[in-house]
Amino acid sequence: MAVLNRVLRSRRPGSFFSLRSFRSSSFLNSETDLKASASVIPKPLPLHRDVKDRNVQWVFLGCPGVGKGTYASRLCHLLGVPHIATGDLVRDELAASGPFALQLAEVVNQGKLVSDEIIINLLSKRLEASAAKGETGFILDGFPRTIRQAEILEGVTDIDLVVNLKLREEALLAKCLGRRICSDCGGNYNVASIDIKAEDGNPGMYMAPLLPPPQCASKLITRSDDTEEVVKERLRIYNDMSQPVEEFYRSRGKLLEFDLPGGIPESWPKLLQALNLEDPEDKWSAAA
Ligand SMILES: Nc1ncnc2c1ncn2[C@@H]1O[C@H](COP(=O)(O)OP(=O)(O)O)[C@@H](O)[C@H]1O
Repeated sequence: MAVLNRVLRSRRPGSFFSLRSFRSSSFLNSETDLKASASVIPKPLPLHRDVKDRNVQWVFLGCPGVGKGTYASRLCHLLGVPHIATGDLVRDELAASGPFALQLAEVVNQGKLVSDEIIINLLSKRLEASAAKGETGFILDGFPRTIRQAEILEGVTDIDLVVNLKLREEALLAKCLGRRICSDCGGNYNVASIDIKAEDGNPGMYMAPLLPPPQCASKLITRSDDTEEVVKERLRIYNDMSQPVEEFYRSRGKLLEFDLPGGIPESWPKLLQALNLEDPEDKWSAAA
């Protein structure tokens, strides 16, 4: 998938993806980057565009806290494709020491997006590793997050489907603040118990916490960017920079809107139904 990088390196005159249009010394993906978007340069096809030669290539969109990681990883398990979350790729870099990690941490901990250039680099490396293992297909989670990223992706491969997960706004902040990770096994949990009462004709909604097993309970950590101030900034940035990506895919007839009706037990079977899939083990709903 070095092609993604080649797209970024392209310096043809008038090329939208010329590095000159990137503030390449900056780690930050500013709102003004979005306005710089122009036409897409057709590129050679680096991956199996023919759907017969590969597994599914899906994208999960949605606000912070909506549950992209939860549902994308379950679907990946079901479909046998890698779950590629750019947030995880960023966090892997943050876990390393050195000046790059420090500069990245500064951006992430402010709730800002890192530059398209850095994200494309991380994603290219991840897709190359996937290809080396003989994997085809993927579910991308957290990418693309800007129109420019969507155009770059469109330039190199076909996305079959984009699932846009939606959850009532009142629940999003609480879900982010309730997120916990086991520092030992890496398991994801959520201690928030969300109970929105029915009001003014709006139905109520209950989302049970997803509590850790006893062996993880004393090892829970919180993501450094899951503080109230930073989550609010991430939600604002999602509305500004990432919501236009929904329209990008809607206009191409690829967007499946899915309103989460509640927690995992209610939502997982409905999501499978919307995707015309069956879970033969059905252990996820049972376990949730
Ligand atoms: N596609 C992307 N473009 C730019 N920055 C990204 C991208 N994906 C992840 N990041 C960075 O990593 C952080 C964490 O991402 P993620 O785990 O997907 O968060 P969220 O819970 O907000 O969806 C983001 O706030 C951003 O700084």
